[in-house]
Amino acid sequence: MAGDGEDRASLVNRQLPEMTLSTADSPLTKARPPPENLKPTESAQYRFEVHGNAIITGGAGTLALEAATALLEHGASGLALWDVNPDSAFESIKKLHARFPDRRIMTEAVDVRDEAQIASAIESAAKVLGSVDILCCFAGVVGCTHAIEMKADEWRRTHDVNLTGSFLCAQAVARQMRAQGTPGSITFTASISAHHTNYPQPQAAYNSSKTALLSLAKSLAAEWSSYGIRVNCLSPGYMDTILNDGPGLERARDSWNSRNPMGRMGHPWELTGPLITLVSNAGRYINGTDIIVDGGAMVF
Ligand SMILES: NC(=O)c1ccc[n+]([C@@H]2O[C@H](COP(=O)([O-])OP(=O)(O)OC[C@H]3O[C@@H](n4cnc5c(N)ncnc54)[C@H](O)[C@@H]3O)[C@@H](O)[C@H]2O)c1
Ligand SMILES: OC[C@@H](O)C(O)[C@H](O)CO
Repeated sequence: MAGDGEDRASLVNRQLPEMTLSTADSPLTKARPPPENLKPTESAQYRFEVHGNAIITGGAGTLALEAATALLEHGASGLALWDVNPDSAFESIKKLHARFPDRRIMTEAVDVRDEAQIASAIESAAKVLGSVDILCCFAGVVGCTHAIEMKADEWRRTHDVNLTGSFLCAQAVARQMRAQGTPGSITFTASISAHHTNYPQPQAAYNSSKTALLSLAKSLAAEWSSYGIRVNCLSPGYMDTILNDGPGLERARDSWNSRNPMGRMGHPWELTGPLITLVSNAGRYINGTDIIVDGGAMVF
């Protein structure tokens, strides 16, 4: 608080130099040309090509496996699929190995809430794959408990997995990218629930965890662009996945479809175009933002 007649402007001026001088590589200091390995060549401008290796959290989930396939189809050299329960996707991962025999695809049991597990999995990903260039955070949990009844445990678990888990993985990957000295891309999976309140199901914990991811992506983009790391979000609408297929959700599905101008849920595959745009050379100037992929579900 400005005291003794000191006005707000002089207080800010007094504090700013300390803040900006604290990081030698502050993104605010000067305009920077793109790193050498990001400069487009004549033959590779705006190609939807994926370079390097990706870590996918929640890698045994429906949207994550669709993303894994798309990343490999677009050229990713290797993948590390992290999930608290990787065995649940054993058959799908076997199919990926068979379809892409020339790529390295590894799975690891990683709980995104556990820093020690993340650190050890990063180390093995860097060793086995050679580098870590892309992170896609899909690990997430949802509950439909009325807020007035919700136990603190459910609130904490939702935020721990969806928000803190995404942060911990992003931080570990950013440290690895900084050590490598190579550019990279990080994508969080938010949701239309980050932008509006779902109807008819109550999802206060989920919705608030996803809204926080939008803010986190902006903050990290501001801090990590100086290392060549872009951070963005994807916000899917209702996708036709197990998450939205539980008992009691039939009426909810009808309601979601009736409120969607396209009259249907999204196919998991329909999220991959925007994801590839974000992580490939085509998206090299997309940073600190969110792409909503919902068939227009929020226009009404
Ligand atoms: N399906 C949709 O309509 C939809 C819409 C918007 C956003 N999303 C988001 O997309 C992401 C993926 O959704 P999905 O439909 O594929 O769900 P899913 O349940 O198939 O996948 C989520 C995966 O996360 C894993 N997971 C849960 N807790 C974990 C933890 N602590 N550590 C590591 N892994 C953990 C689960 O084992 C599961 O494999 C989620 O973050 C979800 O909130 C989904
Ligand atoms: O808002 C779309 C989704 O995030 C949805 O809330 C989720 O699939 C749980 O029903």
